[in-house]
Amino acid sequence: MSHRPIVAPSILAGNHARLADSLAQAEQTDGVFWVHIDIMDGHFVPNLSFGPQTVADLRGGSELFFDVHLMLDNPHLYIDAFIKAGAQNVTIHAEPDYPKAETLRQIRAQGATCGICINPGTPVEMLEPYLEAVDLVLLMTVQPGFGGQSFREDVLPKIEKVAHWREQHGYQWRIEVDGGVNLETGLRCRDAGADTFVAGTAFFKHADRAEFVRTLEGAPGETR
Ligand SMILES: O=C(CO)[C@H](O)[C@H](O)COP(=O)(O)O
Ligand SMILES: [Co+2]
Repeated sequence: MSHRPIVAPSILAGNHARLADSLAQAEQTDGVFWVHIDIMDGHFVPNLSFGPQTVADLRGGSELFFDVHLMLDNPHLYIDAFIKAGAQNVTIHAEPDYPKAETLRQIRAQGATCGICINPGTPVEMLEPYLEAVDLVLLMTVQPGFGGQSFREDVLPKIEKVAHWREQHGYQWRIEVDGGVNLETGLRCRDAGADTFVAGTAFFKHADRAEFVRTLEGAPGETR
């Protein structure tokens, strides 16, 4: 299964007092169809970010696909709120203890797609119970909680491993990478099998954002 590569700018790297402007900058960039929205609870990760009302308010002014990354100890308590707010994909982490299979079912039952995510230090095997039940596998390429960190090289073999599983079993999910993704690290992830590139700092700081997206997404039909 190969998906068309997609860049999902991470609004975490935008201006939090002018989020709508940052969203518009992403949306007005040629080739951008997704936005990645990081939700943090101060427990699973040592930082706080946005809530459902932020997502709902952004939703009102945007046609982008809302890819919502829940970094929460209890994501199952907030699925309803984020989907009602306009999340179209909801990704949950495999590490905390909560009913994950049931939560993934709940996301799909409410009409969104669902993803499962692991941190750089979590074994890929933690993903296995969920591979039949997801639309996206997210491999964190930094320890989650903050934007602007350095890409973790040690995640590259994990991307290759999950890409191999996808090929072997004919799974349909996207392989998304998140954290420290710039043109250099993003292309290495793409070579390893990733097709969905979350980019916060590198995207918003790039002088030519459309060029950034074109480079990571490649020309239509191009295979590197
Ligand atoms: O999930 C995240 C952090 O937990 C962000 O999506 C990620 O950090 C993107 O930011 P950057 O591209 O600046 O690394
Ligand atoms: Co994220």
